[in-house]
Amino acid sequence: MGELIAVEGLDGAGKNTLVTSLVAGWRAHGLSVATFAFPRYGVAVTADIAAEALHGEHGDLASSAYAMATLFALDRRDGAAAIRAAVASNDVVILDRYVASNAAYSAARLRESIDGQAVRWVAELEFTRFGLPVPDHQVFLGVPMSVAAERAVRRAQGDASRARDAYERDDDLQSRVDAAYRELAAAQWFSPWSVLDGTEDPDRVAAQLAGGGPVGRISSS
Ligand SMILES: Nc1ncnc2c1ncn2[C@@H]1O[C@H](COP(=O)(O)OP(=O)(O)O)[C@@H](O)[C@H]1O
Ligand SMILES: Cc1cn([C@H]2C[C@H](O)[C@@H](COP(=O)(O)OP(=O)(O)O)O2)c(=O)[nH]c1=O
Repeated sequence: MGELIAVEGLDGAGKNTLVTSLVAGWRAHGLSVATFAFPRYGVAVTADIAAEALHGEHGDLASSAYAMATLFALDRRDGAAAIRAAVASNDVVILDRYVASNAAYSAARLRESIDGQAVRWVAELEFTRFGLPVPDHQVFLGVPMSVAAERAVRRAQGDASRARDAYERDDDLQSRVDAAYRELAAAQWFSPWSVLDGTEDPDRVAAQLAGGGPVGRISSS
């Protein structure tokens, strides 16, 4: 059985860059690694509909935090068997966003703390009702909001398909999402969390995981 690790953070925090660096490092050590990135655009229709809603389509769909979270959750439910199979046949399975994204964004949208109804509902829906595997370890890649926003703007300028969505354009929401993630990490929500400094050079960010905890043991094996 492999280790299931979820990487979380704001839009533009550098999650994709960190995952790429971690995977290269682990593979160089001879480990077998599988990755999944949520939302699974082009794979799950619910992910595509959620993205379209965040870009202004589908009437008032995006106005409901619970409706949006349900779409993202159904994408994961659809991918659960593939994640379980990957965990059974690899040393590490790393996820770029997972259930905690729904917890952080839903709590932030509804201005609730992580002890509120939305976070409880996400856990009940995804871990209990949908039976999604609980990660062995979760990583929060922290950056000041201004850094995440600047990276998201730069990425949108360089790639028309990455135009910022309604969540990315909302600085107040991003700041509440950051606070929610920090609360989830402090509470060790469902598994041990590591908090990384995403302002460092990408390879140094990956190296921050070495030297302790389950992820560190993988990194250094
Ligand atoms: N540690 C870093 N230092 C500087 N720039 C970074 C770092 N990590 C990512 N970036 C850049 O920031 C942008 C967003 O990174 P990305 O990994 O796509 O973020 P996310 O997956 O969290 O949205 C990209 O242009 C990437 O090259
Ligand atoms: C996966 C997931 C994403 N989100 C949010 C975070 C992002 O603001 C938005 C889109 O996901 P994101 O990973 O930013 O996709 P991209 O930048 O490639 O379009 O959806 C949730 O609210 N819940 C979830 O479960």
